[in-house]
Amino acid sequence: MNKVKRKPLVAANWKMNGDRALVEVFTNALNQKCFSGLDVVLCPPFPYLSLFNAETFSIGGQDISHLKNGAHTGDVSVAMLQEMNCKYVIVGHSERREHHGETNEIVAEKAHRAVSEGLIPIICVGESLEVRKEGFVERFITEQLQAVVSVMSADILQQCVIAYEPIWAIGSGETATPEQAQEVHAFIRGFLADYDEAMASRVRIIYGGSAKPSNATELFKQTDVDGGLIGGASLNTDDFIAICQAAI
Ligand SMILES: O=C[C@H](O)COP(=O)(O)O
Repeated sequence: MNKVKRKPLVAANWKMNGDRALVEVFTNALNQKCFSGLDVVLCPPFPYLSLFNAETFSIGGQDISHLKNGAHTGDVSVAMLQEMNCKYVIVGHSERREHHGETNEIVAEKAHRAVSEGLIPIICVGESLEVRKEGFVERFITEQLQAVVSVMSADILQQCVIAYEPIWAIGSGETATPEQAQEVHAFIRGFLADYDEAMASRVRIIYGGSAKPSNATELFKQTDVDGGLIGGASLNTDDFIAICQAAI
């Protein structure tokens, strides 16, 4: 099947890594590149957002509150990220779901708040090894996506990005094979198509989980893989730039 033209996107998720020096190294390295036909996004920890002088790429947050503002110690709002010139925000990363008890409903609310207030949410879904071994991948991801589609119209949803991140591949060195990734990406697009076909053909679905320069080309070649959400390999400029180039 021919690949439908969607603008690929590669996002760096630094997680709780990096420092001021790394911000400078990345700003200089990325601003020297021309990523024509590709969206490149850097999601550093919140304190570093204002330090980027991004010319050839965008910046994004790693999370937001599902609430607008108020007495919520430690939380960050959509408006605050916008003031820091963010264009994107990651929501529902499996580390947030696991370590901060974020439910499918909360993740859906975060995505809805982000997109309705003008940020592009990168909505993460993906199964554990246990769920995969039991043969429940599709059922698990359906529940995660169902919560999202139930709070958004197709028009709103098509502005979002979905990231498929099998938990067993995150930071483990064990990447999903291109076929495994394609199978789940196609399932996600099919699920969205049942809701609205035009929207499903436009939504970008990116892959995350031990993506690196050596496997990015094959992963990004897959019909329904529109780029990547990169963790470990996004902390090294050469690796990250090589991954970006593999998506063009
Ligand atoms: O958000 C990024 C993903 O969790 C992937 O992380 P990783 O590339 O270190 O496996």
